[in-house]
Amino acid sequence: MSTDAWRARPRCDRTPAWAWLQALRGPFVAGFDLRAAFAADPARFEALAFEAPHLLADLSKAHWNAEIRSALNALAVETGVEAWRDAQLAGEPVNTTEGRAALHSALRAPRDPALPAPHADEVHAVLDALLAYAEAVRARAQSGQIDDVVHIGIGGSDLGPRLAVQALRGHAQGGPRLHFVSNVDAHEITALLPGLQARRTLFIVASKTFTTQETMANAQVARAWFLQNGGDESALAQHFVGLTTNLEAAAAFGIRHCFGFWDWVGGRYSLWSAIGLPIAIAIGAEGFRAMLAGAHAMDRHWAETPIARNLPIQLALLALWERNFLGFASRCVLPYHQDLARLPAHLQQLEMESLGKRVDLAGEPLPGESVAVTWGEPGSNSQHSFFQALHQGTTVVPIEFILVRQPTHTEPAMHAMLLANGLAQSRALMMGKSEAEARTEKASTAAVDIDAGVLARHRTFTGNRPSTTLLLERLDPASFGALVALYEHRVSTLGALWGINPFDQWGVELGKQMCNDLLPRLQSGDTGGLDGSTAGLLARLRGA
Ligand SMILES: O=P(O)(O)OC[C@H]1O[C@](O)(CO)[C@@H](O)[C@@H]1O
Repeated sequence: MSTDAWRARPRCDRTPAWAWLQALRGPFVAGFDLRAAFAADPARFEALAFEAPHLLADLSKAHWNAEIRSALNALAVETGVEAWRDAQLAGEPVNTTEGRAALHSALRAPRDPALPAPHADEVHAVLDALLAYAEAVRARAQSGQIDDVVHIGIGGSDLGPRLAVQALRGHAQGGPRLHFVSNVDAHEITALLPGLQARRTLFIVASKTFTTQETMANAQVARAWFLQNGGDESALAQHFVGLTTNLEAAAAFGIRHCFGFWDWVGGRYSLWSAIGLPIAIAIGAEGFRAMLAGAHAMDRHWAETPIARNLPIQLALLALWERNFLGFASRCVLPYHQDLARLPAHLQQLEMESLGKRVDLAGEPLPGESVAVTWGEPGSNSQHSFFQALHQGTTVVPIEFILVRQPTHTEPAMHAMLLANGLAQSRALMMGKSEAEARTEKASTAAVDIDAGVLARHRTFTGNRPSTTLLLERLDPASFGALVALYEHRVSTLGALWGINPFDQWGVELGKQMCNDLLPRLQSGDTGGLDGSTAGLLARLRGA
């Protein structure tokens, strides 16, 4: 394909492969059963286990087979996902509605004069300065000058760093305490500040645009608190640092020390940029570089692996099949690692802000559903909350288990329990329990006067519920980087398949505009032109 081929790709529903999938769907849905699929094919696991940098993905417990995969792989070819991917990685303006590239991969490319990545000089100049600064902050913490770092940001300027700092806490030593403030609800920042000492605290103000209401409001509160609690204007420069593409606005706020990045870094893809400063403060420069290297390894896997073994592409194809042909409306991500507790929150923005669209690149309505709702919680906690519905509810939810073979703690017996729980759940979802089996079991509610057949039906599991499992050797900076990059490329590939732009977010604008209209009305009480509900609630909120 020519270099412009990414623009002229057919939409998924206008390809022969789509028609092929439509023809396959009916018989597949009527006849497919995971238990039978494994019984019929002893090599199913080997065929559907994918090796990628730092992890293995078991896609064998998903609802698909060799024929469906052939059609899906054809779909990837016919929709030109490789041309899209190559254009993205080369810095073409794939974010068409904003006229921008989406070059987060350039942030993690190593310095290689033989193979220079786009923007390599500016990327590495900022990276070197950022990591030197992070090490200086760590040194100030170790010499007792700084106790706390408060990162103020929201959305992509919060979720990625917050996730990473927690995920990599087993690799953090000797740094200051890190706190995150995001919500415009001041309960968050006002609960934090009284426990800090102004002259021993560093505030990071992270905002790509440096105009975001929540971040600006929190930064103003932090600044006022700093000045009222022993800090003075001259000390501000030492205690406030900005991470932004809008250096002028940061300067106008009074921040003199900034690390910049570029408009081709989308907010939800920005943890690899200067926005990752708290990660570098937590795990040090070496750890941060290892995280970038892990992500880069996944970039190369995405760029170089043929479609049939390319993990981000396979995950995207499976997601499309599950959404558009099997009708699964949500997917549940379950990290069996407490340190990945924030992963579902990060993925909610990454997946739903990127793919929650209803028109394609040409502005035409999509032919079917786009993104599934992403949700989740760490295992094993989640087993004791919503797993009842996953096993016996009427809605089938594909689940993604994330297991980590080696822990960073020293309680091997508990880690074995954790892994056994994760493994047991994916197996139980698939195997289920028949009514006949349930009848043979002794019910724990034996004392209750209930017909044995009725009780057996309550204790029956249909099984055949799909899941995928990502298996990491250990959770360290490199594997974490690879894992997050995998999800980023899954999202981009889905955008390519559906023909939508995964790098803009126009859907967040309307609410912001209406907030700007309603904020002064809360003061004035003016309800002119408002709908009845909003007017009534506004009056109540004013205490009227
Ligand atoms: O970094 P900024 O400019 O403050 O934006 C924060 C977040 O707001 C959004 O624009 C949407 O609300 C996100 O895409 C972004 O990550």
